[in-house]
Amino acid sequence: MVLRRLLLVLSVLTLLGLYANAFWMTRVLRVDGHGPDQVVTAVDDRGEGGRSEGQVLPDGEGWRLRCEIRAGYEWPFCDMQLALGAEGQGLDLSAFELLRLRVSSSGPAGPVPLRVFLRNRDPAYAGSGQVADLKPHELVLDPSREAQTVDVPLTQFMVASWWAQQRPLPLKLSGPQLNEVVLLSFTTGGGLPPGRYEIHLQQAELRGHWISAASFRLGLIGLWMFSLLGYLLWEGRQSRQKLAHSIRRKLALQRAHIALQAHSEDLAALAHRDALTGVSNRMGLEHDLHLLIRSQDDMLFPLALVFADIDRFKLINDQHGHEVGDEVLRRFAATLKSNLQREDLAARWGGEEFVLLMPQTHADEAVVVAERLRECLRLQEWPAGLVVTASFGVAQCESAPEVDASLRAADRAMYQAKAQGRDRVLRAGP
Ligand SMILES: Nc1nc2c(ncn2[C@@H]2O[C@H](COP(=O)(O)OP(=O)(O)OP(=O)(O)O)[C@@H](O)[C@H]2O)c(=O)[nH]1
Repeated sequence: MVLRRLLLVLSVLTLLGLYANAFWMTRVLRVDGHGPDQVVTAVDDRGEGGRSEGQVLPDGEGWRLRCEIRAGYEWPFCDMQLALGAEGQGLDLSAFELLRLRVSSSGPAGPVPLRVFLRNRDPAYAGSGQVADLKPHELVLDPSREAQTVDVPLTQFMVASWWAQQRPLPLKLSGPQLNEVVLLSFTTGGGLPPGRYEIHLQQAELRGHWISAASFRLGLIGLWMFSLLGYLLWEGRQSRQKLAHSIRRKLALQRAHIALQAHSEDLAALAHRDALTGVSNRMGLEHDLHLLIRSQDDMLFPLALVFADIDRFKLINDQHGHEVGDEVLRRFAATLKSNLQREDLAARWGGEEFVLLMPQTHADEAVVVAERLRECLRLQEWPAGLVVTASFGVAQCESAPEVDASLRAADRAMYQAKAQGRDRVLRAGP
């Protein structure tokens, strides 16, 4: 998305830039004799011993050279010279690309071709200050063959060969040189028949771009490269941030998951625990038994199962209240727990009835444990000075499938103990 927008913006900028550089970002310098320090003069062949006469007069926006060509000099001529800088200071034309001219000519037989000169100064050849020593760059313009306004590329100006022949120069100075142009001049062609001639200059201006097309294109390429590089860096940073964010998120989720798991384990543990006595409840017992049965681990067997039921508990409740009854239940459970081995399990089956699981214990051994418990219960202190006894039923389980039947057998044995007078331990028959 961002890349698409960037490409769009760059494309629009590029098109706008190219258009602006071509049509708006142009520099224009008038060289028609009206600029500051620009002087227009007429020169004729009288200085060469001829008799032609030229005169320059302002004409509206421009200048008009009136020239009377007369026989006398071998190549009679008149010349309209425009000085481009103050006191012979030249202009550097490297920032310009073309010379825009609106110029016309006339002679006795109609328009005549003109010779246009740009004269450059360089101490290497024009130290004397003489106009004749300035390097002339020349082209011939026939106004009758051109549009009213003509754009002359500066590259079309060539060093005049007659001048180069008279002043041989080292190769590096012999080519076109427009770094200090002192004069722009319009000259009648040589070898004209006598008569009245005119050159009418209406417009002369140098035109160029603020930034050359090549530099501008280079700048655009730079802009594209810079922007794309910037985008790549930005995108790399974004990806790193996204990655760091997703890692942080993943860690946070992991932490939350662990916390939830711990919480749900706590809840599960609470659900399996009897709130009053702190030992497993029936659900916890069934869960543990299920695990035992599922594991089918022979190492657990023989498994001794003991049902323990407080005698005449209803009477305790009735005579001393439920709070005392609860306290009796708590102490009863605590006694069971403290008399069991670590791998044994005590659970509240319901009401005042408890179950003991003793892995790897033979029923005979479980009977001994139950007897010890029974003794403990009778001797220990109870609230309200009570004497609390319990009846026990013991059964043995040899394998996982027998667990339910063994539980029932232990329960039955416990009821038999009750029936036989309570406060006793009875083992279920094999
Ligand atoms: N305080 C208290 N009493 C409970 C709780 N659970 C069950 N009981 C009571 O325990 C009593 C059990 O009475 P019974 O089932 O008649 O048995 P019992 O009185 O112990 O008589 P035998 O078992 O025949 O010796 C009932 O009165 C229940 O209300 C408990 O959590 N707290």
